Amino acid sequence: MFVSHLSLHDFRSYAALELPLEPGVVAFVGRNGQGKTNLVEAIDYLSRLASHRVASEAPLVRAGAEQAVVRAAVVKDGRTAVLEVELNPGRSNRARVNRSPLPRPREILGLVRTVLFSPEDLSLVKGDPSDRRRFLDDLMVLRQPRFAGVRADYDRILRQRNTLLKTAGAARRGSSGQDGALATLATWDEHLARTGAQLLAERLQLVEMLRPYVGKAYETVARGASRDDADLEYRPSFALDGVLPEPTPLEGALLAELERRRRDELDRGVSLVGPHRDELLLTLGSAETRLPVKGYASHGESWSFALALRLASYDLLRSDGDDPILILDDVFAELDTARRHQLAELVAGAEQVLVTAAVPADVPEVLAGIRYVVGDGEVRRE
Ligand SMILES: Nc1ncnc2c1ncn2[C@@H]1O[C@H](COP(=O)(O)OP(=O)(O)OP(=O)(O)O)[C@@H](O)[C@H]1O
Repeated sequence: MFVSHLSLHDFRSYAALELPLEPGVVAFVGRNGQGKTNLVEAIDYLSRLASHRVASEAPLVRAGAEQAVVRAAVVKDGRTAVLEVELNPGRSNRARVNRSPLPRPREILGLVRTVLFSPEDLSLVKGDPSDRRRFLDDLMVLRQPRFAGVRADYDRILRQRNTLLKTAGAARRGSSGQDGALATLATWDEHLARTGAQLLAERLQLVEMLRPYVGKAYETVARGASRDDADLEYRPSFALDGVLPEPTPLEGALLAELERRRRDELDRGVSLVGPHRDELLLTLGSAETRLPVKGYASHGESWSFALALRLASYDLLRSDGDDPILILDDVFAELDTARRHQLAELVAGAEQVLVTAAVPADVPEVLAGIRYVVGDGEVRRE
């Protein structure tokens, strides 16, 4: 798939932009702070309804404006669809496909797929467990958009259950109104277990599917590595002890664990069991000396692992029969020459590759394609 046209209105630094695009490699070059990343961030936003740089949406709207609009014509198997999202910070966003409004913005997910590499990816390896959970969940939704609903439901259930745990915990300590709160808690336990089990089953399966691709990708990007060096393991918030990795048995296991940890949860006023507490453990080394990447790996190894995770996502999506748009945002400046060329060779065959770079020489030869110069609020074809 590829984007054949991008329109921005009050998105980041762009008051109004109309940009025709072509398949193949498209590079955006220009000095720092000119709006190169803003362009690719807009396309990636349509793929995930989230930004790789900020958690909230307010910064995506041009300072002084009330709303931003991102519109893109996306060509897949010769057919074009026009996707549009209106961002209204503090209010509901709206989405349209071919000018028809969608009941919910998240129904746009899956219509354009991107895999984005950026300097922020280092946080996949060095950051909090929540960064790695988000990586898995984003990929899960890209592959199966219905999980956007499961994920949103889980977050809502978790918030409500945490509020209830606080109230019930306080009531327990004051021993007033405890029975009612505990009865309501049982209902939320069921919601959390049912929705959490769906997420958990899917993440477990996803990690198994990703594993061979990560090993292979790491071997390619890290000089001298073998495909067994990089590994990943899903670590749930409690021992699964042979429970079948399917929604129904996992739901039972989650419910039993919630029961077991009830007192603890009431004391602390937070949910301690469920996929929001899980970790994706990344390791490097041979069987004898396998070490976690976080806290142990060198800067170069960490970078290679982060690249391997993105490349593995790309390979997995391709094995699903998809051809996602690849976005390489400022990554070449971070890599040494050998790694730069290796990455460029790997991605050069994608249907569309969007590259941003401050220094034109950072873009490897094999990615010599169409070039735009970004500066002074304009995007000009070279
Ligand atoms: N909401 C916003 N309203 C107005 N301007 C914004 C907004 N958000 C970001 N900008 C401006 O956009 C510019 C940053 O653009 P962008 O991140 O795309 O730069 P870049 O060309 O990729 O730079 P670099 O090469 O340093 O990565 C900054 O000058 C910033 O002030």
